Amino acid sequence: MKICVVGLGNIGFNLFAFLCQRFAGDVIGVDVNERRVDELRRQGYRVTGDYRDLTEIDVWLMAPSTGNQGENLFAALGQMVLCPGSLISVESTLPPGTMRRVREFLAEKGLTVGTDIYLIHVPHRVMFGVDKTVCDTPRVIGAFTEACLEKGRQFYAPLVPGLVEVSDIRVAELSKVVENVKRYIDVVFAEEIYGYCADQGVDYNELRRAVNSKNNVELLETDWGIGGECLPKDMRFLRSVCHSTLLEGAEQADRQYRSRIVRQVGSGKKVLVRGVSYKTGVKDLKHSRGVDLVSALEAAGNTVWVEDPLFTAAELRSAGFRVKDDQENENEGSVADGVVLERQRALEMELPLELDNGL
Ligand SMILES: NC(=O)C1=CN([C@@H]2O[C@H](COP(=O)(O)OP(=O)(O)OC[C@H]3O[C@@H](n4cnc5c(N)ncnc54)[C@H](O)[C@@H]3O)[C@@H](O)[C@H]2O)C=CC1
Ligand SMILES: CC(=O)N[C@H]1[C@@H](OP(=O)(O)OP(=O)(O)OC[C@H]2O[C@@H](n3ccc(=O)[nH]c3=O)[C@H](O)[C@@H]2O)O[C@H](C(=O)O)[C@@H](O)[C@@H]1O
Repeated sequence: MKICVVGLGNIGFNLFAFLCQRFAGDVIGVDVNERRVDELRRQGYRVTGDYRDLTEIDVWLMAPSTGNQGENLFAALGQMVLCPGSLISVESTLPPGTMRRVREFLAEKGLTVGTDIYLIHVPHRVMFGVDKTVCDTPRVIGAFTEACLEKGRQFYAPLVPGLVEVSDIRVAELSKVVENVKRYIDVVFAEEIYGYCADQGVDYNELRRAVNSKNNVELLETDWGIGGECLPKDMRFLRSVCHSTLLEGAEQADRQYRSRIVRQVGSGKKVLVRGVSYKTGVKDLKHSRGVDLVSALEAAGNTVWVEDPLFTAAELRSAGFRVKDDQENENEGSVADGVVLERQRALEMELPLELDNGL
């Protein structure tokens, strides 16, 4: 069985590496980013940037970044040389309705799903920082026909701890964005209640401890706002098909929470931002609200230093930050007499007197 993983980013590469261990010699990866391909080749992986190298593939596992309307997925599909009888599994997160467009796309190429070619959607739901491999979590699987579902079962059942089969492929699409949007709403709720607590001088952590002592409730922690690759994007995907006052309000509330942090600091301050990765415990600066915060504070006329236990000072410097250790050398005075921002207590910095007016 020849397997090809399409898109070798965060998800695709980890999937590729996982499968290489299971199906040694049978797995190849493709990515349109030449630098990525060169980097992986240098590390000894069997990868290519040229779709023409991919012949007689039995199983295509699609994990490209989706694009706003699935454009990367369709670009990949357009280049793949498809053999009759092969299985295409779309693992990327999709704007609802995309799988129907994929089926139409294949039909335009003369391929009928369920007879000429098998098509399934098995959205990824790995939790980086928690899961050990990309296949630790049960997976939802949806298809247009029973034949497609059966092909999918045969491939995935030995790889994942469980398959949740759904009878309507739209359920598979929606399940992914809904689970992330549910989390988005939970985080926004935390931000709103934390904001209220900060206004009232109530200890939010104590409130969390109290509320979370009921076993079916989880009041989450706050951070610099909702970042990462997925929650904000999946909120946009869902909002593009589901008109909801709640969803609209949630995006607005997160924006307001982030602006409030910047507004509370004001301008002309020395500020230390503690933690810039996109979330606690995961060493990744992409789509980080911590990075956005530093830019916004600087744009407001503050001098900002950062520290993050996940990064060395050199890594932070090369990412363009002033590092806490630099401050003495720069003779800029100490941030100790300025403002210190902690990611989970962003609204409780020690406020300089002139700002302590309940903003
Ligand atoms: N990162 C995460 O925690 C999770 C991501 N996902 C979903 O998985 C998908 C991939 O996400 P990531 O790996 O994080 O993205 P990424 O941005 O790290 O990697 C995507 C890769 O796809 C490549 N690509 C784009 N167009 C291509 C094409 N036409 N052919 C071949 N390669 C192409 C890019 O060059 C890039 O290397 C997205 O739909 C995302 O929403 C799902 C669950 C978790
Ligand atoms: C735990 C969980 O369900 N993760 C899913 C999620 O992963 P991601 O790494 O984006 O996680 P996560 O939701 O923790 O943080 C996002 C932001 O919220 C902020 N956040 C988070 C928790 C909290 O208590 N407070 C908070 O502010 C936090 O600071 C971030 O800024 O999307 C992945 C995806 O589809 O790609 C899914 O596969 C994962 O299963």
